[in-house]
Amino acid sequence: MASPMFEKIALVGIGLIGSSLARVIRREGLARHVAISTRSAATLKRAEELGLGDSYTIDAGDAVRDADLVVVSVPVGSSGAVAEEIAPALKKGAILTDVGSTKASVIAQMQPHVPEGVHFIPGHPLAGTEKSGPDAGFADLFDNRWCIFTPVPGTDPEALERLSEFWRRCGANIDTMDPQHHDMTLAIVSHLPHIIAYNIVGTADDLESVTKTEVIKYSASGFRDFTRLAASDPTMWRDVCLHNKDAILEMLARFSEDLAFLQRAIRWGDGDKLFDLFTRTRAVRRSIIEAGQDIDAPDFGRQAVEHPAKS
Ligand SMILES: NC(=O)C1=CN([C@@H]2O[C@H](COP(=O)(O)OP(=O)(O)OC[C@H]3O[C@@H](n4cnc5c(N)ncnc54)[C@H](O)[C@@H]3O)[C@@H](O)[C@H]2O)C=CC1
Ligand SMILES: O=C(O)C(=O)Cc1ccc(O)cc1
Repeated sequence: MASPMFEKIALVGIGLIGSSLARVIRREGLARHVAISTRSAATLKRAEELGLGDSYTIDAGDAVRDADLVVVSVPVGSSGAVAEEIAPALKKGAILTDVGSTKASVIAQMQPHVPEGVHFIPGHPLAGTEKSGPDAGFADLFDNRWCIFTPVPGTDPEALERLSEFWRRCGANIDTMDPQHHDMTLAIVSHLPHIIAYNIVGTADDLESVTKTEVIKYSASGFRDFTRLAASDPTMWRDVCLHNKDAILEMLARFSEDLAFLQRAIRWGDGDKLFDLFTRTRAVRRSIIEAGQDIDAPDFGRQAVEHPAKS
């Protein structure tokens, strides 16, 4: 085995993201010791049964003691409490990072607890699925996906490069941006799609004229795609909504305006408007595929999806 990048990595939270990291760290030999901690005893036991790490503890402080890299992978609403809990045990010189889907709020929650001499570098791998828990993770989740860092002022460039190299070895490509820009961008490309999915599936579930049996029996693939997103973890997505409130409300306002435009075109039989919009949006999909950000990605539930380049 090539020499590991870190002597000890501590993973706090061992769900989809934490356990995917554990698996890729093991596969790539990135640490001599992986310490795992999570809040629930049942999840910790499962992580141990799966052999995800080298040591297991409910006490997050114990896990992070002596660790050179600490990755916090918990719902964003819990990041402040976790930072407070682990702060006294963090080693000087350690890198502390997270994987949360929102960044400004995570920084506001965690940074006040970060001790002098610890390198806090907020991060977000843009890779995931609708599944959660330690069984759901897999080692190639991050392959060819983006990991975005939103560094705080005064970040040590060497620590940033070390963390970047870690994520590259996990398979990811690196980008850096400021937290507000991250939150606005993710609001439209990730948070709104989930909210829209939760909403449409909720609407279908509330219908009286169409029975639940019909919704299940006749669900076309369009609706089925929404149900995949709408099956995502309720705790995680509640926290994302509460912790990226402003950006999500801004994007929802724009979305509602555009929906009203669409509604009006349908009401008045304005086929040209509909055709123009649908032509424009089709081009967006083509650009995504041409940019190589395509649908063979793990995010898409590993289902076979039509792929122009292969058909
Ligand atoms: N699921 C996804 O597709 C993606 C999720 N993320 C972010 O990654 C983070 C983790 O998400 P998942 O791994 O999907 O969630 P998950 O639900 O699969 O796992 C969460 C883990 O955190 C633990 N946990 C919860 N509260 C805790 C606390 N107070 N102290 C210690 N452990 C605690 C749980 O026991 C569990 O091990 C979230 O912040 C989410 O926004 C980022 C990219 C993709
Ligand atoms: O399952 C999907 O389609 C996703 O979009 C996964 C995902 C969820 C949250 C993130 O912050 C990043 C990726």
